[in-house]
Amino acid sequence: NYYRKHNKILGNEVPKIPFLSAAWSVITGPHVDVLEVIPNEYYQSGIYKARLGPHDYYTIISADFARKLLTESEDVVPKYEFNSELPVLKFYGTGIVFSNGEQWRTHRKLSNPAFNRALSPNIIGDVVLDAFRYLRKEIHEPVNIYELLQRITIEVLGQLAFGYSFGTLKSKELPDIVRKYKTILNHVESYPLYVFPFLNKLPTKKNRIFNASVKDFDKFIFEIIDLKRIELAKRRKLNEKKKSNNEELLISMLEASEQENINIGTKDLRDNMINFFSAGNDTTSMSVSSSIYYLARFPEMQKRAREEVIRMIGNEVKIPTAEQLKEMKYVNAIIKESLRRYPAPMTYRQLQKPTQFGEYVLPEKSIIRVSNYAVHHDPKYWDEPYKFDPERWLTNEKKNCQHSYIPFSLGPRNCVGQNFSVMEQRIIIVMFLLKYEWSLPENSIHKDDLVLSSSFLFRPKNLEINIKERI
Ligand code: HEM
Repeated sequence: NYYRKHNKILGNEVPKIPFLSAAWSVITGPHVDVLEVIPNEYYQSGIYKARLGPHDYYTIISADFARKLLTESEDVVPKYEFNSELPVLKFYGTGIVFSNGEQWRTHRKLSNPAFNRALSPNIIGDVVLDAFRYLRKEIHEPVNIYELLQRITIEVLGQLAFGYSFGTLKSKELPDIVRKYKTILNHVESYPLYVFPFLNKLPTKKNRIFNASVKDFDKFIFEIIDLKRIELAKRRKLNEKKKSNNEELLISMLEASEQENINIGTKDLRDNMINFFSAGNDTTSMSVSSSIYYLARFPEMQKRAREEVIRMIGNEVKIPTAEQLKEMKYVNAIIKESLRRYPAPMTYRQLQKPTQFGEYVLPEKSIIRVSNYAVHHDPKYWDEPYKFDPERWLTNEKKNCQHSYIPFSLGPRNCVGQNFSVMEQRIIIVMFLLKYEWSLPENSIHKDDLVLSSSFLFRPKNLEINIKERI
């Protein structure tokens, strides 16, 4: 009782994961293990507590609790503010993803118009056509599909964010700036740096390479921002109107700042461009990889999806229209199911007041993680939750799927890029279905299910696919 009072625990005590299990999950790969192994025993309570590194974390795994938390005002449950020494904050800065309060509201206000316009599928479709040309050289052996999709999503984001072509689909050798970007992300995801923040200050080789790469990436982004400011000023001089639906995010943000009379600094623009770039790249690559994987593993699904596409747009490779994409019910069900199986794993918040979740009252300042993955596999809402089953999106199930489906989160801090990402996924899959047939290699490690590499985001482990052209 003394402990409970002292720690301001009200209501029942949240079930705690034994220290050794939590420690083991951290050592063997934080998210994959915690998510896949532990939650099943904890669905009764809907929430569990574990010590991961220096802090206790409450992890929400029930759809009802997740909904309650995420739809609260952003000031009551702001993002958890990580230690500013962490590489993730050094790279992301105080852009839309990690900021709170007024600063976040300004970022969101300037980003919304850029993301809410009706996007034209052509930018994405043209990049997919480039990928087909690139693949022609590589297709004689199994293709690492996640690596290919990263090339595609980087290229799409470069064009969408600031009208820049990185050239990732020109040759196997990655451009220098993309290699630096990957070095940065690897470092950002290094788990020991979160558990022992002092490691970030040591003059190690890895820290030095990280700092130098961030510096180079910043230089690259700052130059683009300067160019775009000049481009917009020229446009103003010539009294040119907005450039249709293909306006770049950077220009849209600059325009929105003029309209809203908000002076957005170059550092804020840099942070947001990096935030869009990082938030939209690996997430979308993972989701499409998962769709392509399941279509390889279940040829009857691939056949049915292809038949739907050919019925809607004919049997030749072309860029689908936005209207056609919306009508493709089976393809869309595959994408929804992929996002259910492999969403962005976690979102982090910190309570600004004691908050009740069912029989538990969590004290102010509690750090909370919402496990989107666990919510998406709650047996209360999902029949055979670990089965990849697009059919569940086509039949009227008694259970309310939508209620426990949060791949893009919910509430004020939901994903600003969700419409864009879904369109990108649809275009890539539809064009792949027209152009190729694919299958899993005989000896694939993914024969029984997708094997993930241990990381902060879900990623497939060396996912190779046999691809052959059909057109
Ligand atoms: C399959 C693809 C994607 C998934 C699963 C996904 C998922 C999410 C989730 C769960 C959040 C909430 C994070 C949190 O609360 O901590 C989020 C936020 C965000 N996402 Fe996405 N995302 C995807 C694609 C994209 C794309 C393509 C972009 C931009 C180009 C993007 C930009 C953002 C931004 C800027 C935020 C922060 C919003 C805010 O805090 O106001 N995302 N995303």
